[in-house]
Amino acid sequence: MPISLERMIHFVPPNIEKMRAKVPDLVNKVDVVLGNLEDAIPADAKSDARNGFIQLARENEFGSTGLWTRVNCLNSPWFLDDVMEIVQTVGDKLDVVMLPKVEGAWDIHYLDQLLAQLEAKGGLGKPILIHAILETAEGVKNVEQIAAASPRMHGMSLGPADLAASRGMKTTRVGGGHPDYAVLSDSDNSGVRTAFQQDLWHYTVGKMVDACLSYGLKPFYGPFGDFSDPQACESQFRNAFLMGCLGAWSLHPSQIEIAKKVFSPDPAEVAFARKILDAMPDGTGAVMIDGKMQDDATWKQAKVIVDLAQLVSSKDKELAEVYGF
Ligand SMILES: CC(C)(COP(=O)(O)OP(=O)(O)OC[C@H]1O[C@@H](n2cnc3c(N)ncnc32)[C@H](O)[C@@H]1OP(=O)(O)O)[C@@H](O)C(=O)NCCC(=O)NCCSC(=O)C[C@H](O)C(=O)O
Ligand SMILES: [Mg+2]
Repeated sequence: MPISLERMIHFVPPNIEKMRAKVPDLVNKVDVVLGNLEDAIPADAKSDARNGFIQLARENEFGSTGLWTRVNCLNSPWFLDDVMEIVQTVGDKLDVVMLPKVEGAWDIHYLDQLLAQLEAKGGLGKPILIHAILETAEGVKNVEQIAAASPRMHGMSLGPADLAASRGMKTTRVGGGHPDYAVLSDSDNSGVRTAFQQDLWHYTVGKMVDACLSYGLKPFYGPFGDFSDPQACESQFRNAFLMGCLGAWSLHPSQIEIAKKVFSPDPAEVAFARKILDAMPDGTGAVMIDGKMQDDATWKQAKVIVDLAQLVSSKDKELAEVYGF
């Protein structure tokens, strides 16, 4: 698995010329550029989107920025042409195929074999990876088998909008919380009761993170559709980050900085984590730092944070200075 920084997977609708023209600038701002061919692309613009993606892949150099595409789902009339045409034309530049509405290991097996055939036919030396979207009830039920389905598995993203529909949830949102999903405090003497809003996605994100980490894959939160509420977007992204996710989708330029802020570790946390590593050079024993006990397990947590800060620093020179690397 290549070690790459993927704090935000930035969605571009490649059928729109004006959006394609933004790619050279995006390459320097985001960690992953994704050409979206699936939902949000009108049915009569599917081949324009596919051709637009091939064009933007050909016309740009991506350097350390990832180039992904989200193809149409397996049971659509567009999937086969999406994969065949893209791999045969720009397969050498493509890092990851994001596959929507994955229901079980069989979906991954099919794409895995198709990619293998096309890679062999085209003489491609670098394997194209697969990223599954977890967005159906059946997919969530089968998440472990999906994670284990192929050595090409890069990771998974939560698709809260399709998952809500698949589960029959009574919402009309793309990710985020709902004011009615709350726990009511007990009544006190004055009769005042407070509703504490809960995270609708906690269970699924936890299940996805465990499945991914068990098989060496990367977990991601997906989209947050309310562009007018950057605070709620940041909060949803942060919950996912704290639970183990490495990034989220950005659908609008305003979400790029939010993802960058959230998925780059906090400088104060990095400084504290470095103190732990310095205090326990071989990672064993127990020491006290600022009144808090540290041992082998906190050393490992600290290592996760410092390793991530180092990875961020390799791309982001400003943050490298802040972290002191
Ligand atoms: C939703 C949008 C169509 C909104 O675009 P627009 O109306 O142009 O918004 P703004 O006027 O606010 O845009 C300001 C400028 O920014 C540019 N812009 C907008 N979006 C992007 C983008 N994604 N990348 C690059 N540049 C962008 C505009 O062109 C404006 O530029 P300028 O005129 O020069 O000032 C649009 O944001 C969009 O299409 N976003 C992607 C939507 C998408 O991909 N949706 C699908 C993913 S979510 C999903 O599928 C659900 C999931 O699967 C699940 O089940 O949960
Ligand atoms: Mg979806």
